[in-house]
Amino acid sequence: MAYIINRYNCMLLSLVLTILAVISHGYCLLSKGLMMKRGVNMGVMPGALVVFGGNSQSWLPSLEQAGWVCHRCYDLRAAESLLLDIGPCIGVVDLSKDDFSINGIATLVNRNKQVRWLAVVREEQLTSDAICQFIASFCIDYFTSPTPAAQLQETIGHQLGMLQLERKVWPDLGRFGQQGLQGTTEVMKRLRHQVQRIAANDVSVFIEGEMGTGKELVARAVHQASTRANNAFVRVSCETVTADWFSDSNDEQHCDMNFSPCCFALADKGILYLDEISALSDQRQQELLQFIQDDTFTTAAGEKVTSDIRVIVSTSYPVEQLVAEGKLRQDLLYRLNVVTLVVPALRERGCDISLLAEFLLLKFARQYNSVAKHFSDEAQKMLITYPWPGNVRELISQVKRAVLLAEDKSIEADHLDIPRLNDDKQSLKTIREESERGALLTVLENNKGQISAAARELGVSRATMYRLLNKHDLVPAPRNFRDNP
Ligand SMILES: Nc1ncnc2c1ncn2[C@@H]1O[C@H](COP(=O)(O)OP(=O)(O)OP(=O)(O)O)[C@@H](O)[C@H]1O
Repeated sequence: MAYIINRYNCMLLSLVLTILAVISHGYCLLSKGLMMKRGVNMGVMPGALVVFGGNSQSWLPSLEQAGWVCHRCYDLRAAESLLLDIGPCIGVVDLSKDDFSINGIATLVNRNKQVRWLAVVREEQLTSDAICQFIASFCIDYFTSPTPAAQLQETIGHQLGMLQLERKVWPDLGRFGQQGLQGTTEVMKRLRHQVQRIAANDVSVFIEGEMGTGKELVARAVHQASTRANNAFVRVSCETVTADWFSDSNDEQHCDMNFSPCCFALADKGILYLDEISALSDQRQQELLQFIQDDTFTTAAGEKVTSDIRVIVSTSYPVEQLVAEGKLRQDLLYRLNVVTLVVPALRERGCDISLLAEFLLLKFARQYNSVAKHFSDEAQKMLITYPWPGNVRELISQVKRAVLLAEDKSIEADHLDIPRLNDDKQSLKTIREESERGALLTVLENNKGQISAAARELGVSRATMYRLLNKHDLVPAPRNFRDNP
């Protein structure tokens, strides 16, 4: 009898288990179907989530249990660096406890477009225009508190799928692009890492480095690895900026136009790279500050230009010196240098000098059909010991010249037009100064004293050229019209 009952129980149990399995399989299929329909990749693993504001959210533990790595943040200043570290992720802004000013959080959210933002609000907050505007402008969805955990989890899951799609469309988002920033030394590795970290965050970038070190290359690498990669990169030499912010910008998409529109309009949705910020007049600096604050520029004719731009600026001079000399407004500096990247001088890059020289040698040998293949030991030594005042740009000219002069596979010391360090007592500074002065005299002579043409040949801006000429006391005397009728 007991056996029959046990057998009966077992059959009953297995029947119940079978029914449960069928139901749960059906449910899985159903929910999988629903998820697939809504675009969720079921293979997606939970990712990183940052929660701003609020407290004791009931939904947080269940997300953590589901494997989400949740970060909490109450300080907007700390938020910036936290988001830099995490990269593309989901951000939940909990406004229900009124922890932040809406302007403060909007600035953070607007700067971090690599994050997919969700808002949590109290029902009655939806009567506030500012809150509605914030949600409509920056968030992909919102919830009213108390927020149902399951619904939030599903939405967040969808957004993670979207992040993965974005990776496909912008594979370099947050990653260093193939912009040719060569170098294997620690300083270059660090620079590439910094570019990678900051690219996806929509913040202003301040790039410092001597002339010819690769500041523009770095700015282009940031552009390529950012969400703005498919939009314009507009390079503007600050000394050419007019009162209406027209410029001889070299933006490829617009260079065939007969006129150059205001560069704020040109760079809309893209990046505006302002080369040598200290060449901007105080008035232009004030206007730039105004533009950065409200994304709007008023032309001299009173026309308003509104634009969504990420600004990157560069300088070849130490920033403190520029501020002390009144060439850079302190208030503008505060707005601009959210992130500062320092591009090291070539002489600080050790073995990268040889690496770059060999890379350039192969490049130019192919380009000019030359047999040159390597540097002799003496030429190598000269390359390594020379202080390279013109940095990578000067190295490029030297290697190009040597490749053209070389008659066989080896590039000899004589093919390089750089001073030999036969006098060990001569200081590096003197050698640099002498070679800089020599280069200036040569280009001036080549260009019959025409400063613009000489600047072009050297590959520097006119402002830089004038500064160098002043430094070496080579500025031509002003023309006297009476002497020269
Ligand atoms: N790490 C690098 N690897 C390869 N090429 C480089 C590197 N750095 C710079 N270059 C090359 O050196 C040249 C000068 O670089 P770039 O114009 O970016 O310098 P810059 O600092 O912006 O100059 P300037 O101060 O005159 O504005 C360019 O041809 C650039 O491609």
